[in-house]
Amino acid sequence: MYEKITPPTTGSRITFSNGEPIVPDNPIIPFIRGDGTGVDIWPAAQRVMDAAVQTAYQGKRQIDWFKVYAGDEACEVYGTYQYLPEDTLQAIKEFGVAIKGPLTTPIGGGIRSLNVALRQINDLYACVRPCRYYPGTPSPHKNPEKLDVIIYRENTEDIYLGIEWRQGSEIGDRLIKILNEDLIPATPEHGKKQIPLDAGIGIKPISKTGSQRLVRRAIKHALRLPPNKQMVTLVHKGNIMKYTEGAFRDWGYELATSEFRNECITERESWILGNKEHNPDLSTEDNARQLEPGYNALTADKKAQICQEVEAVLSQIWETHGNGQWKHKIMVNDRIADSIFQQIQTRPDEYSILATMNLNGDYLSDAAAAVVGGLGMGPGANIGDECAIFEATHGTAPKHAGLDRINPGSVILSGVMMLEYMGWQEAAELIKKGIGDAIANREVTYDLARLMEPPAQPLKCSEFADAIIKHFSD
Ligand SMILES: NC(=O)C1=CN([C@@H]2O[C@H](COP(=O)(O)OP(=O)(O)OC[C@H]3O[C@@H](n4cnc5c(N)ncnc54)[C@H](OP(=O)(O)O)[C@@H]3O)[C@@H](O)[C@H]2O)C=CC1
Ligand SMILES: O=C(O)CCC(=O)C(=O)O
Ligand SMILES: [Mg+2]
Repeated sequence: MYEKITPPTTGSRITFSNGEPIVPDNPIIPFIRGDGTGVDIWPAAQRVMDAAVQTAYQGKRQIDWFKVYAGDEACEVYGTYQYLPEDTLQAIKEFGVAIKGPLTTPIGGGIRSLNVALRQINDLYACVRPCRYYPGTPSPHKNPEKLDVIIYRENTEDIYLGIEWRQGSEIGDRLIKILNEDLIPATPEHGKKQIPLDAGIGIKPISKTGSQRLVRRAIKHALRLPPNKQMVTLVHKGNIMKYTEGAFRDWGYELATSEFRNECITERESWILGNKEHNPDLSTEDNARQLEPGYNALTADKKAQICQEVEAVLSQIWETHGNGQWKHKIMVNDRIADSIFQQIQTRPDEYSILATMNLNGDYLSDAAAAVVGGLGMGPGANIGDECAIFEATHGTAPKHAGLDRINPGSVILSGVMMLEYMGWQEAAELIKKGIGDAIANREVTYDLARLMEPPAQPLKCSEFADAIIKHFSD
């Protein structure tokens, strides 16, 4: 029973089987309008989705929208401080698939993020953010079309979990004391390090389970891509944070080479096999020398370790992956996080799926969206095994709120992801065509108009939606 909302009287629930949605022809889909520019974006996006479904299925399929509340709007309906009412959580749980506009999070104090809460409460562990280029979109880059990546961002852990203590708080100070006086001295590798007494403290948990279920989804997605895009890059800062970010990388490789052994090859394995293919008489040690830059300067133990790695790869997977067979497998590699920010700009076509931890993925998805046209073109999905919530990469952009000028493209493209997730490919294709044609025709909102050469006359948010719909059928 809901307190203040009533589900549509027509339509039915999306259910799940083995993590996949089973979608009726008239699903009930809860939506959250969103704060700030949500007032502009959501009506435009809903109109485009409804028009696409109507055009594609001529009434045989339709979405029965169910308005639910979060953020400022929820406080208006449910009362002060009721940012995320129980009704909303219940509706999302009951109907399984939802879509939302952006919600405000105050900086430095106040409520924790409602966006993050929705992901955590529903265990939506994979944040999927594709960044691909629509021809004609202005971009600060010379060849933005070369970037076609999908960010798979772990969505429930990392410092995003929000467990932290304010500087000077009683527990924060206690924690620093225990760390400085007990735990750090008891860990020889930390030497004489000490935490400053006036520090705030945040906790960064990265679990094996959380990392591997994310990488599992990323690899399954890679299996569905064309052969030249079958790659998964594990993004991490494991050189500095060895037991969190480094462990993410190691657990990712472990999963790839155990659960997907027949489908995957790691980059190092490909080098070992490639060296041997190039020179069948190559000794183990020479292979190790080619594999590891600076091999000759290593300790005997380290050299032995690398030789063992070479031998293990050749003995375990030569038959299934050698003689070039590895070229038809999913390539799993890893890149250090700071480096990947320049790689997506300098060598964008070398990447496909980027599997990241929570914070790195947050940063990287805004940066990658900028390459292909900015935050107005950055869709996203938060996916779990029994629930999915679709939302744009961007936030509430408050200075543009209520002016009918912001770009609704990201929420519309999030709608495309939702339609694809539901298997309603025909409607999704119509919207993609509509957006592509509108951009090619220079019918765009201010953000894209100002970057075009020469600058285009900007459309309003609502007019951009009209233009997309118009192009369904021309
Ligand atoms: N999932 C969510 O709901 C998210 C919520 N947030 C929250 O949103 C609030 C505002 O965050 P802020 O840092 O300003 O980031 P925003 O993403 O909201 O906006 C930053 C800038 O990005 C550009 N931008 C954003 N959305 C669009 C769009 N639809 N079309 C075109 N350009 C766009 C605008 O640039 P310009 O003015 O130069 O054109 C805007 O000023 C914060 O409370 C934050 O916590 C942030 C991210 C995600
Ligand atoms: O929840 C927020 O306010 C910000 C979240 C965010 O930036 C993101 O998930 O990309
Ligand atoms: Mg973000």
